[in-house]
Amino acid sequence: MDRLSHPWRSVLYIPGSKERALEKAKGLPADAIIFDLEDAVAIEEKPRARALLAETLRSADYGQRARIVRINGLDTDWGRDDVAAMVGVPLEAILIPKVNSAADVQAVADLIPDVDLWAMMETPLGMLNAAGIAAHPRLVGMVMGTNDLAKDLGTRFRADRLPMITGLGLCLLAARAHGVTIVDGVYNAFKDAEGLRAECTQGRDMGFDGKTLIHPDQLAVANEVFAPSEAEIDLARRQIAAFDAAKAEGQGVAVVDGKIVENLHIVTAQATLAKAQAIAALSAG
Ligand SMILES: CC(C)(COP(=O)(O)OP(=O)(O)OC[C@H]1O[C@@H](n2cnc3c(N)ncnc32)[C@H](O)[C@@H]1OP(=O)(O)O)[C@@H](O)C(=O)NCCC(=O)NCCSC(=O)C[C@H](O)C(=O)O
Ligand SMILES: [Mg+2]
Repeated sequence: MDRLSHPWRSVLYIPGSKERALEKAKGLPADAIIFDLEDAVAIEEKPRARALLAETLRSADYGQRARIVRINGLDTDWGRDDVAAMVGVPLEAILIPKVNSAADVQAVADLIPDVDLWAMMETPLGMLNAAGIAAHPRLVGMVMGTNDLAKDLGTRFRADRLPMITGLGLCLLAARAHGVTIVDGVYNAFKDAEGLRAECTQGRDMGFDGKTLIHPDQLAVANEVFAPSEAEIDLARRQIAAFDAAKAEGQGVAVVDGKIVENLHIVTAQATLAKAQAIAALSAG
């Protein structure tokens, strides 16, 4: 499945050093996995995690789950070796942490050809340069890093994420302007399903494609919230049918449930049905 039709509802981080989690993930209902070599791996574990991950990705079957590897930054002792270890390894993308500008994307692009690149959006400079980062020709995905962003901004964690909204919005605008996939940041309280649901709903309403997760228990909520609901699928079908009927009568506008339906609403309705189909195909596969 290509990136544009692939669902990105649930994107699960797995520390690259944890064999048990790497094994468990082969059977988890995640749309994508971020195999982490950065913050989830202790300094003394970095070389072992890198070798373990390269070997695991060469030999293991993760089915249709997209495989993304988060490397350490090139300004660290491990970043270049991480990239070198991933050359020729079967994966969908490399995720670059703490991207401040398009030059940070280019620096990794120079080291590894033919691999899609994703950017962690988690610094104040990254927010301000989001449009330039999204426009980089090798960049196809963005991941919000709301923990690092909160740290750098000095914000408090609030349920409504008000201090984050400007950054989230800037990155969403940049991603949509350049056809880049974008997933929301993690919800740290991994035992709080209600809080996770509220934050997923906020992210979905804003327009994110999905949410990054840290624990398997978070998968079901993200998969549900970021999928079209039965009501949305039913409405999409009725909008398309009503618009086709209106067109056949020479009209450019239909009315469904007391609301107008124009060509642009049909684009959204078709996207809703396409996403539902892609999710069904992923679940079946
Ligand atoms: C948070 C955890 C440390 C909790 O781990 P643990 O105590 O082992 O949880 P459980 O005992 O409940 O685990 C039950 C089973 O599930 C497996 N497991 C746990 N987590 C994962 C996972 N992420 N992927 C796959 N499998 C997982 C356990 O192995 C148990 O399996 P089994 O024994 O076979 O039943 C832990 O969940 C964890 O380490 N999570 C990932 C943390 C992480 O990756 N952090 C970095 C990314 S977040 C970030 O950096 C954001 C960004 O950069 C920012 O700035 O915001
Ligand atoms: Mg981070």
